[in-house]
Amino acid sequence: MWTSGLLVATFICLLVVRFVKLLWARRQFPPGPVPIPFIGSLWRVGWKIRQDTLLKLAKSYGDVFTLWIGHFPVVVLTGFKNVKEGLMDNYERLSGRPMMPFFKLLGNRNGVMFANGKTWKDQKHFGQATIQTLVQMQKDLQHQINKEAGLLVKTFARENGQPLDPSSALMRSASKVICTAVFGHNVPIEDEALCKLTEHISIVTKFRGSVGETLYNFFPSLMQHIPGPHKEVFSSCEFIRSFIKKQVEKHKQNAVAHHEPQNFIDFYLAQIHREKMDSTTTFNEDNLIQVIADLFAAGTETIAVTLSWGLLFMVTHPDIQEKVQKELQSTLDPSKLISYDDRKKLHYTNAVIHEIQRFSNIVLFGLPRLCIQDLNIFGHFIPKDTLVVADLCSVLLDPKQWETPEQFNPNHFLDKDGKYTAREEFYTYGTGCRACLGKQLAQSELFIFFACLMKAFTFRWPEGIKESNVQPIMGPVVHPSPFKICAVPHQAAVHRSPTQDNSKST
Ligand code: HEM
Repeated sequence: MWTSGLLVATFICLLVVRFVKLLWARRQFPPGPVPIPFIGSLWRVGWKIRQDTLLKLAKSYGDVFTLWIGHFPVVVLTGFKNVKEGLMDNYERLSGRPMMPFFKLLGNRNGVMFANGKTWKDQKHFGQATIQTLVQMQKDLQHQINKEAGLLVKTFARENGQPLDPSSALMRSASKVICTAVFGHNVPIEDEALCKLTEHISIVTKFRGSVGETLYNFFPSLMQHIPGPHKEVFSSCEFIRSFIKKQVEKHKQNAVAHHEPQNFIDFYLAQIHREKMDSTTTFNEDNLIQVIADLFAAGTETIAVTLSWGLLFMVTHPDIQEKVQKELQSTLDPSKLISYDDRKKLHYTNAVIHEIQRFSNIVLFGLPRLCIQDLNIFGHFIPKDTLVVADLCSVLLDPKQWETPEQFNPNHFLDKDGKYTAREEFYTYGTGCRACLGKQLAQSELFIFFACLMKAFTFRWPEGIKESNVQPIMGPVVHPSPFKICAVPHQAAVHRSPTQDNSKST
């Protein structure tokens, strides 16, 4: 009895000491909810994250505030001005990624997304330049996107205007585009292998942001020994890496001396060769495999989910859908494939695609950053190794920047003459040196896929459904909850799908 009383008293004393320590530590950070030992700010945030969770907290604590995960502080930046000042003025200092155990498992400190220091810098610089080259110079890539769009049109057309769930067909098309960029268009990937690959990518991305991930980050050694969904993630990571490794081996075997690089692996193998005498090089096969895994992880679901939201918004805004279709009909030459350059003539369609991205807000809080040096920001001292989160959602919905932030309104991207106008606040791809590596590829994919679908179909709700309450499903990529729509074919366009077109556009 006496011993248990002593234990309880000791526990309470420890809690009090911990609480006082937390109170002391939080003085230097921007304000925020009082952290409680072990649970941090969870009592205020709750388990369920919503799109406006951080925005609501900003109303109570100011645009820059601190949340605590256990006893780790996380500084949150909200609103265009603060995110811009934070990430752009401190470009270098906020260039780190926190090496949480789950990120270590995903990236093994290699590649781009979950790497730091020289490895990240080299791989990011090379990856970005190579993707840009492939998009700009490899006309084939645009041709392949068109070909995938044509296959997608055929898949939807087979349903003959009956209700369909577009999500898996969109995932498949998006992953085929990454396959083409990375492996080349002449490497046939069997449908079954591709389906497995996209399944495993989904398993990994869905685990991110889950309670399982938090538990894994707090107790990585323990979690290695207990069953649960994290075990499935381990085997999915293995599958993805070994799938890519096999493709790299094939490229090495087929490498013909002096042939011009045609795809990402070719470019990368050539870089390994160029730097083989440099003892500090980070170009090696481990990094190659991880960069490719990052491209698949970051470049498949983001595209498919944006297009899903796009179709939904067209169904809910038939007037906007009609305007897009009219513009496509009156501007495009039906004998030519759609190219990314056509966006310069298709002002309204381009504005609609940007508005789909702004309004769907699929990457709510971006990926967390780590201060790699002490930082003085907004009158606060933030020590090295502090986590910083930029709430991209608060930028894309910032009432100080957008005329009607809570409405789907393509005019946000049109000037008074109806011409497309770029907006600085369009932070859907993040900003600063950790901003999206695949922006250019993403923009061309979204443009070509969306324009091809709009040219071929009118999307509407199935018979009897007037209005559907499609709720967002939170996660690292925000999905719409499963839905069905009808793709009603415009006969001529479907029969002349881009796969049958021989005239390559530039
Ligand atoms: C609609 C499509 C996409 C959206 C909205 C998007 C958005 C983002 C965002 C918000 C970040 C984090 C930026 C930060 O930390 O501040 C990011 C990072 C990244 N994205 Fe994308 N992305 C898209 C498509 C793609 C595609 C197609 C690829 C590859 C081909 C790609 C590759 C990457 C990579 C590798 C990173 C990590 C960059 C780094 O850590 O330095 N993304 N993306």
